[in-house]
Amino acid sequence: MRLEVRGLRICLQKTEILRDVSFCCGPGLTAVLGVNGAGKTTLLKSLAGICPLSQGEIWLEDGKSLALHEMSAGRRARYLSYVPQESRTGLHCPVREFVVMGRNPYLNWLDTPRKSDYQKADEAMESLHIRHLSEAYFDEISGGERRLAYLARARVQEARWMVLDEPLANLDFGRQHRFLVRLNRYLRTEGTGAILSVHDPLLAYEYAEQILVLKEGKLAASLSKKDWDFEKTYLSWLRQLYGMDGRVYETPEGKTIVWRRQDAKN
Ligand SMILES: Nc1ncnc2c1ncn2[C@@H]1O[C@H](COP(=O)(O)OP(=O)(O)OP(=O)(O)O)[C@@H](O)[C@H]1O
Repeated sequence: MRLEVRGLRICLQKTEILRDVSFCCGPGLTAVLGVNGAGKTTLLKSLAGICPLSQGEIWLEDGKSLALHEMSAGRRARYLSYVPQESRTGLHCPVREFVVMGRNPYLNWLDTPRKSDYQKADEAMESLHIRHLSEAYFDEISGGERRLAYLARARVQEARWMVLDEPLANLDFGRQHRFLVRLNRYLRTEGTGAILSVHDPLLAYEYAEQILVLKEGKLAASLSKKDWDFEKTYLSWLRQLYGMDGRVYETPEGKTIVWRRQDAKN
Protein backbone atom coordinates (compact mmCIF):
# COMPACT_ATOMS: atom_id res chain seq x y z
CA MET A 1 0.00 0.00 0.00
CA ARG A 2 1.28 3.45 -0.93
CA LEU A 3 0.20 6.98 -0.15
CA GLU A 4 0.80 9.35 -3.02
CA VAL A 5 0.53 13.13 -2.96
CA ARG A 6 0.57 14.98 -6.26
CA GLY A 7 1.09 18.70 -6.77
CA LEU A 8 -0.33 19.82 -3.41
CA ARG A 9 -0.92 23.51 -2.90
CA ILE A 10 -2.50 24.96 0.23
CA CYS A 11 -3.53 28.58 0.70
CA LEU A 12 -4.86 29.83 4.02
CA GLN A 13 -6.27 33.33 4.32
CA LYS A 14 -4.89 34.19 0.90
CA THR A 15 -1.36 33.13 1.92
CA GLU A 16 0.30 30.25 0.14
CA ILE A 17 1.47 27.87 2.89
CA LEU A 18 2.43 24.82 0.82
CA ARG A 19 3.28 24.68 -2.85
CA ASP A 20 4.01 21.98 -5.37
CA VAL A 21 4.38 19.21 -2.79
CA SER A 22 4.58 15.74 -4.35
CA PHE A 23 5.80 12.53 -2.74
CA CYS A 24 5.07 8.86 -2.39
CA CYS A 25 5.33 6.80 0.83
CA GLY A 26 5.46 3.03 1.07
CA PRO A 27 4.40 0.92 4.08
CA GLY A 28 6.16 1.57 7.38
CA LEU A 29 6.99 4.83 9.07
CA THR A 30 7.58 8.12 7.26
CA ALA A 31 8.79 11.10 9.31
CA VAL A 32 8.28 14.73 8.33
CA LEU A 33 11.05 17.07 9.50
CA GLY A 34 11.23 20.85 9.23
CA VAL A 35 11.85 23.91 11.35
CA ASN A 36 8.98 25.70 13.11
CA GLY A 37 6.54 27.09 10.58
CA ALA A 38 7.84 24.96 7.68
CA GLY A 39 4.33 23.63 7.01
CA LYS A 40 4.33 20.18 8.68
CA THR A 41 0.98 20.55 10.45
CA THR A 42 -0.61 22.07 7.35
CA LEU A 43 0.60 19.12 5.26
CA LEU A 44 -0.73 16.54 7.73
CA LYS A 45 -4.05 18.38 8.10
CA SER A 46 -4.45 18.45 4.35
CA LEU A 47 -3.90 14.66 4.22
CA ALA A 48 -6.58 14.26 6.90
CA GLY A 49 -9.03 16.46 4.97
CA ILE A 50 -9.05 19.22 7.60
CA CYS A 51 -7.29 21.78 5.37
CA PRO A 52 -8.98 22.20 2.01
CA LEU A 53 -6.67 21.69 -0.97
CA SER A 54 -6.21 24.67 -3.26
CA GLN A 55 -4.69 22.29 -5.76
CA GLY A 56 -3.46 18.71 -5.89
CA GLU A 57 -4.49 15.13 -5.32
CA ILE A 58 -4.05 12.52 -2.56
CA TRP A 59 -4.20 8.86 -3.51
CA LEU A 60 -4.03 5.58 -1.64
CA GLU A 61 -2.78 2.81 -3.87
CA ASP A 62 -3.79 -0.63 -2.62
CA GLY A 63 -4.27 -2.82 -5.67
CA LYS A 64 -6.85 -0.25 -6.69
CA SER A 65 -6.45 3.54 -6.57
CA LEU A 66 -8.50 5.44 -3.99
CA ALA A 67 -8.86 9.20 -4.45
CA LEU A 68 -8.81 10.42 -0.84
CA HIS A 69 -9.14 14.05 -1.93
CA GLU A 70 -12.56 13.28 -3.41
CA MET A 71 -13.97 11.39 -0.40
CA SER A 72 -16.39 12.65 2.23
CA ALA A 73 -14.95 12.94 5.76
CA GLY A 74 -16.87 9.83 6.88
CA ARG A 75 -15.60 7.66 4.04
CA ARG A 76 -12.03 8.99 4.28
CA ALA A 77 -11.98 8.04 8.00
CA ARG A 78 -12.16 4.37 6.99
CA TYR A 79 -8.90 4.74 5.12
CA LEU A 80 -6.97 7.31 7.09
CA SER A 81 -6.89 8.14 10.81
CA TYR A 82 -5.52 11.37 12.21
CA VAL A 83 -3.94 12.18 15.57
CA PRO A 84 -3.85 15.98 15.97
CA GLN A 85 -1.09 18.01 17.58
CA GLU A 86 -3.28 19.58 20.25
CA SER A 87 -5.42 17.34 22.38
CA ARG A 88 -8.87 18.76 22.99
CA THR A 89 -8.90 19.13 26.73
CA GLY A 90 -12.50 20.36 26.88
CA LEU A 91 -13.81 16.87 26.21
CA HIS A 92 -15.29 15.60 29.48
CA CYS A 93 -15.95 11.93 28.80
CA PRO A 94 -14.40 8.67 30.02
CA VAL A 95 -11.28 7.65 28.09
CA ARG A 96 -12.97 4.38 27.00
CA GLU A 97 -15.83 6.37 25.41
CA PHE A 98 -13.30 8.62 23.68
CA VAL A 99 -11.39 5.63 22.28
CA VAL A 100 -14.54 3.85 21.05
CA MET A 101 -15.40 6.99 19.00
CA GLY A 102 -12.83 5.58 16.56
CA ARG A 103 -15.58 3.12 15.51
CA ASN A 104 -17.90 5.95 14.37
CA PRO A 105 -17.09 5.57 10.65
CA TYR A 106 -18.56 2.05 10.86
CA LEU A 107 -21.77 3.01 12.69
CA ASN A 108 -24.98 4.38 11.27
CA TRP A 109 -26.11 7.86 12.19
CA LEU A 110 -27.97 7.04 15.45
CA ASP A 111 -26.23 3.76 16.35
CA THR A 112 -24.39 3.35 19.62
CA PRO A 113 -21.17 1.29 19.74
CA ARG A 114 -21.64 -2.48 20.03
CA LYS A 115 -20.00 -4.87 22.48
CA SER A 116 -17.48 -5.80 19.77
CA ASP A 117 -16.59 -2.10 19.34
CA TYR A 118 -15.86 -1.79 23.07
CA GLN A 119 -13.77 -4.97 22.87
CA LYS A 120 -11.64 -3.36 20.16
CA ALA A 121 -11.30 -0.23 22.30
CA ASP A 122 -10.26 -2.32 25.33
CA GLU A 123 -7.68 -4.23 23.26
CA ALA A 124 -6.19 -1.03 21.86
CA MET A 125 -5.92 0.51 25.35
CA GLU A 126 -4.40 -2.71 26.70
CA SER A 127 -1.74 -2.75 23.97
CA LEU A 128 -0.80 0.84 24.80
CA HIS A 129 -0.84 0.20 28.57
CA ILE A 130 -3.61 2.71 29.29
CA ARG A 131 -6.42 0.28 30.13
CA HIS A 132 -6.30 1.47 33.74
CA LEU A 133 -7.44 4.90 32.46
CA SER A 134 -10.71 3.53 30.99
CA GLU A 135 -12.97 5.28 33.48
CA ALA A 136 -10.82 8.40 33.93
CA TYR A 137 -12.02 11.56 32.22
CA PHE A 138 -10.25 12.55 29.02
CA ASP A 139 -9.85 16.18 30.15
CA GLU A 140 -8.37 15.11 33.49
CA ILE A 141 -5.53 12.83 32.33
CA SER A 142 -2.02 14.07 31.49
CA GLY A 143 -1.03 15.42 28.05
CA GLY A 144 1.07 12.29 27.35
CA GLU A 145 -1.78 9.99 28.38
CA ARG A 146 -4.11 11.92 26.07
CA ARG A 147 -1.72 11.27 23.17
CA LEU A 148 -1.86 7.54 23.90
CA ALA A 149 -5.67 7.73 24.08
CA TYR A 150 -5.66 9.39 20.64
CA LEU A 151 -3.41 6.63 19.31
CA ALA A 152 -5.75 3.98 20.75
CA ARG A 153 -8.67 5.75 19.04
CA ALA A 154 -6.76 5.80 15.75
CA ARG A 155 -6.11 2.05 16.08
CA VAL A 156 -9.73 1.10 16.63
CA GLN A 157 -10.57 3.16 13.57
CA GLU A 158 -8.74 0.41 11.62
CA ALA A 159 -7.87 2.82 8.83
CA ARG A 160 -5.26 1.77 6.31
CA TRP A 161 -3.05 4.79 6.93
CA MET A 162 -2.24 6.84 10.02
CA VAL A 163 -1.32 10.52 10.14
CA LEU A 164 0.15 11.74 13.43
CA ASP A 165 1.07 15.34 14.17
CA GLU A 166 3.92 15.49 16.70
CA PRO A 167 2.71 12.41 18.59
CA LEU A 168 5.87 12.42 20.71
CA ALA A 169 5.25 15.84 22.24
CA ASN A 170 4.38 15.40 25.95
CA LEU A 171 5.68 11.84 26.06
CA ASP A 172 8.53 11.13 28.45
CA PHE A 173 11.84 9.78 27.09
CA GLY A 174 11.02 6.10 27.61
CA ARG A 175 7.52 6.45 26.25
CA GLN A 176 8.76 8.23 23.10
CA HIS A 177 10.89 5.21 22.23
CA ARG A 178 8.30 2.63 23.25
CA PHE A 179 5.66 4.54 21.26
CA LEU A 180 7.76 4.32 18.08
CA VAL A 181 8.71 0.67 18.67
CA ARG A 182 5.03 -0.26 19.13
CA LEU A 183 3.92 1.86 16.21
CA ASN A 184 6.48 0.15 13.93
CA ARG A 185 5.44 -3.28 15.21
CA TYR A 186 1.78 -2.41 14.53
CA LEU A 187 2.57 -1.15 11.01
CA ARG A 188 4.51 -4.32 10.22
CA THR A 189 1.73 -6.58 11.51
CA GLU A 190 -0.94 -4.68 9.58
CA GLY A 191 1.25 -4.14 6.50
CA THR A 192 0.30 -0.49 6.52
CA GLY A 193 1.93 2.94 6.83
CA ALA A 194 2.02 6.03 8.98
CA ILE A 195 3.31 9.51 8.43
CA LEU A 196 4.26 11.60 11.46
CA SER A 197 5.86 14.94 12.16
CA VAL A 198 8.70 15.01 14.63
CA HIS A 199 11.22 17.56 15.86
CA ASP A 200 13.92 15.12 16.97
CA PRO A 201 16.09 14.10 13.98
CA LEU A 202 17.62 11.24 15.99
CA LEU A 203 14.25 9.60 16.53
CA ALA A 204 13.44 10.04 12.84
CA TYR A 205 16.83 8.49 11.96
CA GLU A 206 16.33 5.57 14.30
CA TYR A 207 12.74 4.61 13.54
CA ALA A 208 11.58 5.95 10.15
CA GLU A 209 12.02 4.23 6.79
CA GLN A 210 11.56 7.44 4.89
CA ILE A 211 12.12 11.08 5.81
CA LEU A 212 10.43 14.06 4.16
CA VAL A 213 12.15 17.40 4.61
CA LEU A 214 9.87 20.44 4.43
CA LYS A 215 11.39 23.86 3.99
CA GLU A 216 9.45 27.10 3.62
CA GLY A 217 6.33 25.33 2.41
CA LYS A 218 8.09 23.19 -0.17
CA LEU A 219 9.22 19.59 -0.12
CA ALA A 220 12.99 20.02 -0.09
CA ALA A 221 13.87 16.31 0.00
CA SER A 222 12.44 12.83 0.30
CA LEU A 223 15.05 10.46 1.72
CA SER A 224 14.84 6.70 2.03
CA LYS A 225 16.98 4.58 4.33
CA LYS A 226 17.50 2.36 1.29
CA ASP A 227 19.33 5.18 -0.57
CA TRP A 228 23.05 4.36 -0.80
CA ASP A 229 23.98 7.88 0.29
CA PHE A 230 21.18 8.25 2.88
CA GLU A 231 23.35 9.14 5.87
CA LYS A 232 25.49 11.68 4.04
CA THR A 233 22.42 13.39 2.56
CA TYR A 234 20.56 13.31 5.87
CA LEU A 235 23.44 14.92 7.77
CA SER A 236 23.71 17.56 5.08
CA TRP A 237 19.99 18.40 5.47
CA LEU A 238 20.29 18.55 9.26
CA ARG A 239 23.10 21.07 8.83
CA GLN A 240 20.98 23.16 6.45
CA LEU A 241 17.85 23.04 8.59
CA TYR A 242 19.22 23.36 12.10
CA GLY A 243 22.84 24.50 11.66
CA MET A 244 23.94 21.37 13.54
CA ASP A 245 26.95 19.32 12.50
CA GLY A 246 26.63 15.61 13.17
CA ARG A 247 28.50 12.41 12.45
CA VAL A 248 27.21 8.88 12.26
CA TYR A 249 28.95 6.45 14.61
CA GLU A 250 28.70 2.69 14.56
CA THR A 251 28.21 1.33 18.08
CA PRO A 252 27.61 -2.25 19.31
CA GLU A 253 23.92 -1.26 19.69
CA GLY A 254 23.67 0.10 16.15
CA LYS A 255 24.39 3.38 14.40
CA THR A 256 23.78 6.72 16.04
CA ILE A 257 24.34 10.39 15.28
CA VAL A 258 26.66 12.37 17.53
CA TRP A 259 26.46 16.17 17.38
CA ARG A 260 29.39 18.52 17.41
CA ARG A 261 29.03 20.56 20.58
CA GLN A 262 27.65 23.99 19.82
CA ASP A 263 30.03 25.68 22.28
CA ALA A 264 33.01 24.03 20.53
CA LYS A 265 32.27 25.94 17.34
CA ASN A 266 33.63 29.34 18.31
N1 LIG B 1 -5.04 29.08 9.54
C1 LIG B 1 -3.94 29.72 9.13
N2 LIG B 1 -4.02 30.91 8.49
C2 LIG B 1 -2.91 31.53 8.04
N3 LIG B 1 -1.66 31.06 8.19
C3 LIG B 1 -1.52 29.88 8.82
C4 LIG B 1 -2.64 29.15 9.32
N4 LIG B 1 -2.19 28.01 9.89
C5 LIG B 1 -0.84 28.04 9.76
N5 LIG B 1 -0.44 29.15 9.12
C6 LIG B 1 0.94 29.53 8.79
O1 LIG B 1 1.47 28.51 7.96
C7 LIG B 1 2.84 28.28 8.24
C8 LIG B 1 3.07 26.82 8.49
O2 LIG B 1 2.42 26.46 9.71
P1 LIG B 1 2.44 24.97 10.25
O3 LIG B 1 1.68 24.96 11.54
O4 LIG B 1 1.98 24.06 9.18
O5 LIG B 1 3.99 24.76 10.51
P2 LIG B 1 4.75 23.61 11.31
O6 LIG B 1 5.89 23.18 10.46
O7 LIG B 1 3.81 22.54 11.74
O8 LIG B 1 5.30 24.39 12.57
P3 LIG B 1 5.66 23.90 14.08
O9 LIG B 1 6.87 23.03 13.97
O10 LIG B 1 5.98 25.18 14.76
O11 LIG B 1 4.47 23.21 14.65
C9 LIG B 1 3.19 29.19 9.43
O12 LIG B 1 3.84 30.34 8.94
C10 LIG B 1 1.84 29.54 10.01
O13 LIG B 1 1.87 30.81 10.61
